[in-house]
Amino acid sequence: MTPLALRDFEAEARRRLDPAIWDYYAGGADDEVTVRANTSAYARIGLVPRVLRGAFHRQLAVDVLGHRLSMPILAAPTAFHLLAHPDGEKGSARAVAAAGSLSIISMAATTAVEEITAAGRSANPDAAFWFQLYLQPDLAYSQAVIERAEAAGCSALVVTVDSPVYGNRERDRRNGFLDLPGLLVAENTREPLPTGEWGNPRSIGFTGDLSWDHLAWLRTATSLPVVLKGITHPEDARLAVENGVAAIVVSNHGGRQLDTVPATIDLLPAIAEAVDGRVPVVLDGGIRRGTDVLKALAFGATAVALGRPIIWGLAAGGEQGVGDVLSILRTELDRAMALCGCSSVLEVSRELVRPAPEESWSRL
Ligand SMILES: Cc1cc2nc3c(=O)[nH]c(=O)nc-3n(C[C@H](O)[C@H](O)[C@H](O)COP(=O)(O)O)c2cc1C
Ligand SMILES: CC(C)CC(=O)C(=O)O
Repeated sequence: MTPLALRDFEAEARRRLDPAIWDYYAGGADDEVTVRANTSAYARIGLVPRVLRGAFHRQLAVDVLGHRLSMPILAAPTAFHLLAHPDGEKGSARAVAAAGSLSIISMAATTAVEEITAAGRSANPDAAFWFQLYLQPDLAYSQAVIERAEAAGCSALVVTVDSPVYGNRERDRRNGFLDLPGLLVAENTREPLPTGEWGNPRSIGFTGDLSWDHLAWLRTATSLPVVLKGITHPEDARLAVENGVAAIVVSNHGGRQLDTVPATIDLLPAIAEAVDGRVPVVLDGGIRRGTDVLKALAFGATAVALGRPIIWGLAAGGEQGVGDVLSILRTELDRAMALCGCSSVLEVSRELVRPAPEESWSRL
């Protein structure tokens, strides 16, 4: 059966993958309340279209930190693509680049960052990449990883701030899936050698005392723009802007870190208000339909990022599958814009969405 929607890729991925690997990709923390909330929240938000606006041609392109993207849809960083398909990170990077979009490369990728950026650029010489970092307690080692990402051509550093410790993933604990199976390694966590080569991989650590002071250290460690991923509180969004970050990613890590964090789409309006257009706001979590993208833009996101759907595409059909996922979502967004009377993503505004979910904030 030809897949028509992102959920069709999910079903196919589930059929193809080993159940423990499937559980690692699909699962979340504790009772997975947040995993479910991220997607179900979109059903509560209604679209109230405008008509008679003659939106015959639609412009989906957006600018994010100096990159012109063909659509407001990025690839979020996700670990271990070689567990999903032999095309791995190179396949997903090629597909995302060919779609004119941007990949955020996971520090826990199973392919070396240099190979990923080269693969993406073979599909599109203008392709852009950001590198996601879990700051390591050993700052000298973090510095080496950052320099490696810079040399590989990544144009921003995306620091994941929602993970001072690892979330409680009970599916993985039950399945005994606590480490990378087989011969796979997280290629970008190898030890720097005096020869300039990369030695044995280190296991990824988390910085339990992660704080704004580390952001100050990062400024000394890199000249790349710093993006914070994992902002959910409007006060942290405000602090992030005041501390000079280039962009933020509103994310609850796809429900994999702290359970019962509200759906990101419900958190977005207050954060967009706090940021007030000063830096781009990317939202991830639960994006499965073009209408989801439209709702995120309407509530103030500059763009959205996809986590699991990229993995579903990869598992179901390798590079081609990722390309199909992106193309379907793009077509859905374009259709939703036409039906809402929007000629450009810049015209997608708050008047199109009801009810506004601020109510969930008034109880905080
Ligand atoms: C299998 C998997 C691996 C992930 N690996 C990382 C990672 O290495 N670094 C990171 O910052 N976020 C990681 N994330 C979180 C994603 O970047 C993103 O926040 C989340 O998947 C978005 O939700 P969605 O899957 O509903 O689209 C991972 C998510 C999944 C599902
Ligand atoms: C290797 C892990 C730290 C990757 C991750 O962020 C996740 O599984 O959510």
